[in-house]
Amino acid sequence: MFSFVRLLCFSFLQYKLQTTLLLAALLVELAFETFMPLSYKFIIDLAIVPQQYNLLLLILSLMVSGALASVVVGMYRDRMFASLGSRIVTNYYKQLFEKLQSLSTDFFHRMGGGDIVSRFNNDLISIDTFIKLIPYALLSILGLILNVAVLFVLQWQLALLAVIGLPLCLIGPKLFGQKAYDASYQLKEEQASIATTVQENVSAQPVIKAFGLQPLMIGRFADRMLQYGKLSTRSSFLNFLIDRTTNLGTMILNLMTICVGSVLAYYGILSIGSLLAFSAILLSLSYLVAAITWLAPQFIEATSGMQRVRELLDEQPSVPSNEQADHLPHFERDIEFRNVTFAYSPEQRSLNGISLTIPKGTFAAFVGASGSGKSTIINLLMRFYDPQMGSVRYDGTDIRQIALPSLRSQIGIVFQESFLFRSSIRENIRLGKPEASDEEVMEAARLAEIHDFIVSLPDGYDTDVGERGGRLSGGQRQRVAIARAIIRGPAILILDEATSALDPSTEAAINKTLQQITAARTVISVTHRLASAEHADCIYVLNQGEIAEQGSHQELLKLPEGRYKQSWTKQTGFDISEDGYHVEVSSGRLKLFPIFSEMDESLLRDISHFFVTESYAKERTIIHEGDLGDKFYIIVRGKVEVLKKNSTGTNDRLAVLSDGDFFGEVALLRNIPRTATIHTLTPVVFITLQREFFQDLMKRAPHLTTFLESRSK
Ligand SMILES: Nc1ncnc2c1ncn2[C@@H]1O[C@H](COP(=O)(O)OP(=O)(O)OP(=O)(O)O)[C@@H](O)[C@H]1O
Repeated sequence: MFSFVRLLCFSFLQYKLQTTLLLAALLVELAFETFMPLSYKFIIDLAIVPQQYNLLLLILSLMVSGALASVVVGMYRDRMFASLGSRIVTNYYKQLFEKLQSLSTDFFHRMGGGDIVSRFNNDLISIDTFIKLIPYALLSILGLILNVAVLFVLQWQLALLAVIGLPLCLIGPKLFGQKAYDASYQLKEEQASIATTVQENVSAQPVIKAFGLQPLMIGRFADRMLQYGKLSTRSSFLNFLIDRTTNLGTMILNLMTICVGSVLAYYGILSIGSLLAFSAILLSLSYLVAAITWLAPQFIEATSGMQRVRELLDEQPSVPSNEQADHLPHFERDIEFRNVTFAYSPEQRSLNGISLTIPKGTFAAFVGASGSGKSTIINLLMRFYDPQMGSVRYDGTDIRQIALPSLRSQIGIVFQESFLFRSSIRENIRLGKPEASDEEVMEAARLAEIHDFIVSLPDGYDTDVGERGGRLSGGQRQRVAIARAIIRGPAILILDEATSALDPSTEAAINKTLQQITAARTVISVTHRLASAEHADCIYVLNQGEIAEQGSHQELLKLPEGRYKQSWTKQTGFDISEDGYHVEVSSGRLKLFPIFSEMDESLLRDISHFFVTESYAKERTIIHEGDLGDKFYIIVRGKVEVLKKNSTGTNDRLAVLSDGDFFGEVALLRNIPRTATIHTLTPVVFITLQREFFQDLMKRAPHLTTFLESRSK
């Protein structure tokens, strides 16, 4: 609590002149408010009892002028404080936002989005609310001190009694203050966590709907609300208790002093004017104490809010920006990973002793199974993270030694899901180079082959892209993202699964655009689709964080039993029509699937005719665990996750399957429930084979049916 007060003082002292004027204005108001109850003594004892009419007039006119002065000064103080208070609060908002921009990627993985937002929404707002109440808090505390001093001047014995009784009013805050603070902090933590849950729930709506998880989610939220209700009740009740016990103390104090004061007045020890003034001051004291107890919960909330704001402000980026360091000169030679080892968490290494060199002007591609470390390579190239061992070097310089902005300014990146901000197409492209002219924006759009589409829109480049670019198709969003990357004129272009989430025809079109753009640039591409890496100068095949193979497409195909060769074989052999809605599979390719491996050429050719092409958007559930299965699936392109329900009723991810993988072969043989759920992660094209067709064809080879039956058991 003291640190909150110290921080507030520090914030106000940044504006010394305004703070001094503010305090002066408060003193004027305070002087008048203290004089008002005291005036009874002068009016009665000095003017009314001795019949001094002129003095009475003087006191009354002094009171009226004092009131006028106090009102004028009060209004001036209100105006000044409104501006000062809002400046201090906006400073906190700015500091917090700037801090967020400086923090590294791991922080955002660690801290939920809802928690961060709630530090702006709840915590800063409680600080803002309290700051607006500071003048009242100061008037109340200083008024309390001044009034007690005046009581001593009036009648010290009675004042002593009042002061001895005053701690009665403080029993409540003393007993319950810390508990109320703790409860308020816990409540805020819970509010933040609820905000995270709601945010996650909104983003996960497609999954929730697809899996019918609404009742589960509602049930869980109800449990959370039960917990929230308990915390909220405890926090409110503790604050009420502070209020209630303080009022009780004030009442007892008033009663005591009125009783004793009346007896003193009866015996002539205290004048009538002093008794009246004493009572009036005590009354005003009780108002002040009530005001302080009303302010206490707001203070407690703001203190715990400030604690959470400070936690965020004290966060240190794990990847310091190092802006004072030397700037990276224009990229000239090569990028090198020198014996790089990296882990997101101590339990598991994501990259292990990687060493490689990518010369300027070449196209390097990283391929490998899901989880092999492809995206981690990009995270280190962009310096989103620093390696635990080894170094990433541009032109021989360790990128930890150079100013981070000078590194990123030389890189353009296109992500798998490119985030567009809710503004115009022009502004979204211009984010790549904020100082770019309209001409440059159009030139980038032309290169990304989206200019013609943009100008065909009624609002052209001023068209609002909608939330997260939702008013554009996936392909259009990706082209805007490409324009945003190339407007920077980047020395290095990074493509992170840039076309994987698109349907086949859009993917093919964008790949063509990319080929034109990337000619004569240094391009680093991460992809699970080998066809996108075929033209790379060097392909790095990653396996469990290590480079398993490297070389050109042709060189890698020559490696007997090589991983690349196997993956290439897995992903090829499908003939996809231009529009992506029809796929043909060769008998040779079918033979590579275990279930078809024993079949002869003519049977396979016939089977291949019964395959049907099915396309699904991303975030769709294709198969529900427990449903009866009657189809065999081959993934021609795209990614799915295989999920299995655990004991708590939620799904665990067992695997991610992609191009060339298959599932459900047992459904060709028997009518049994599916053992897992299949959910698409990107748009997916499958070819599927129905059991009834398969079994019809198998009548031609009954010996194989027996063989397959025995193998599937
Ligand atoms: N933020 C993170 N925190 C902890 N572990 C992570 C994080 N990101 C990735 N990993 C782990 O690091 C390993 C490599 O992940 P990475 O994302 O680089 O793989 P990938 O080859 O790009 O996979 P995919 O093709 O599925 O994107 C995986 O085991 C993954 O679980």
